[in-house]
Amino acid sequence: MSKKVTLLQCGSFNPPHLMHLRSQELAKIHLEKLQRTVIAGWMSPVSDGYKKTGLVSSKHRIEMLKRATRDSNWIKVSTWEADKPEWTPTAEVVQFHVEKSKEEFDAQTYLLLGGDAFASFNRPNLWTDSDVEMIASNGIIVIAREGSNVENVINENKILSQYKSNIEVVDPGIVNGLSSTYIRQLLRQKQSIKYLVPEELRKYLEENEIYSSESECSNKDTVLAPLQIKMNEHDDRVPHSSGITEASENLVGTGRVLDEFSCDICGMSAPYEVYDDRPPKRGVTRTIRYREKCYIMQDPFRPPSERLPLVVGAPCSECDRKMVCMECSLFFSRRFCIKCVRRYESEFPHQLGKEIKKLKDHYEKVKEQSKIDKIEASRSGKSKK
Ligand SMILES: Nc1ncnc2c1ncn2[C@@H]1O[C@H](COP(=O)(O)OP(=O)(O)OP(=O)(O)O)[C@@H](O)[C@H]1O
Ligand SMILES: NC(=O)c1ccc[n+]([C@@H]2O[C@H](COP(=O)(O)O)[C@@H](O)[C@H]2O)c1
Repeated sequence: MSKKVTLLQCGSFNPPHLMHLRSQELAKIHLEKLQRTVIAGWMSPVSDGYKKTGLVSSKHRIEMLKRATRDSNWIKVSTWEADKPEWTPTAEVVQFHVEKSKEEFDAQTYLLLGGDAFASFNRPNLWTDSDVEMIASNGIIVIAREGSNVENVINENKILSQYKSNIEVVDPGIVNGLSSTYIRQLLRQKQSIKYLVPEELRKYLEENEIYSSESECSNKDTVLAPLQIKMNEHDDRVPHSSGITEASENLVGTGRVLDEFSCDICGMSAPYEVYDDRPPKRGVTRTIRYREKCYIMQDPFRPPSERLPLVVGAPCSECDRKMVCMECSLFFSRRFCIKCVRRYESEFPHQLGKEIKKLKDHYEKVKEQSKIDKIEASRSGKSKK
């Protein structure tokens, strides 16, 4: 007996186009060859709370999807996600549909993705490991798309590699570059979109001027919702737990110097008391827990009775630099030294522009100073001779 399955396609659908629908069809054909019966293919438009630049209201996106899917008896619009004002992580959307699918059809649910969305699993700060694990453990079906290599994405991701047998890959067999961005562009330029979207949707778009230069600027200065969560974590000095582990209890509070911190980039050095994600056991600060393990000393500028913990630096989470000071690094969900920030600059949200510029200015000064130091050292070497 063939196993029953449902498909869940999440996205902006801003607007929907023929490759969204064709992806559902391709996935169904592929799974049927594997002896599965596809009961339903849900298209779930993201909530307005996603805050993607150019996203028009969910009211329009739901209506467009309804018109686009009208002639299918198995592709359906699911508004569970879009009906909420705030963005819902995809893993929760999957969970909801997994349960619905089990209850209504006793079927398994696959998340249906284009190659670009699948590649986004490897983009820093966009997905949590536990969400990727939850999604991959249920099942994923990927439609290969221009510009992304599914095999590489899997090999570069530990979790996806672990669940490789749950990932189905479909080659669409054609050059596959159709996107909502392209359709919006044509609409703004008042050009024809005939044969790129279902006819009923084309008429709706003609009758209603949903896309314009203004709509393209919506959410322009807002951070994408999944990254906002990471931005809030950016305040890495906020206490968020009480409770100190036994190991750190033994280490802290004595005021003794554990070792010397020396920044691998600018050379700034300072003694540190503990290397931990909790400060030494001192008064109210004992409840603070940092979001990373860092090098902590007592603030030397306060009287001994009120000395607060001062973080002098931490390791870079991306490269092998074990000690980078606060001025030579940036914390954005995890710590990046200036060299890694420069390497992955395009991956950071533009709202961090000011902080990144400050970091780069500081680095320029460091480089300048190191040149001066070298010249001075060679001069004093020569004068000694
Ligand atoms: N041409 C395509 N082939 C295969 N999958 C696609 C294609 N276009 C979109 N998808 C997939 O459909 C889902 C929803 O995508 P989305 O609504 O963002 O469309 P998009 O065309 O990629 O939009 P945009 O151009 O605005 O980024 C994603 O998983 C995406 O990868
Ligand atoms: N961490 C997450 O759950 C996460 C991150 C980024 C995008 N998404 C989802 O992927 C889809 C992608 O849409 P776009 O390609 O239009 O940005 C949306 O449904 C969005 O909710 C989920």
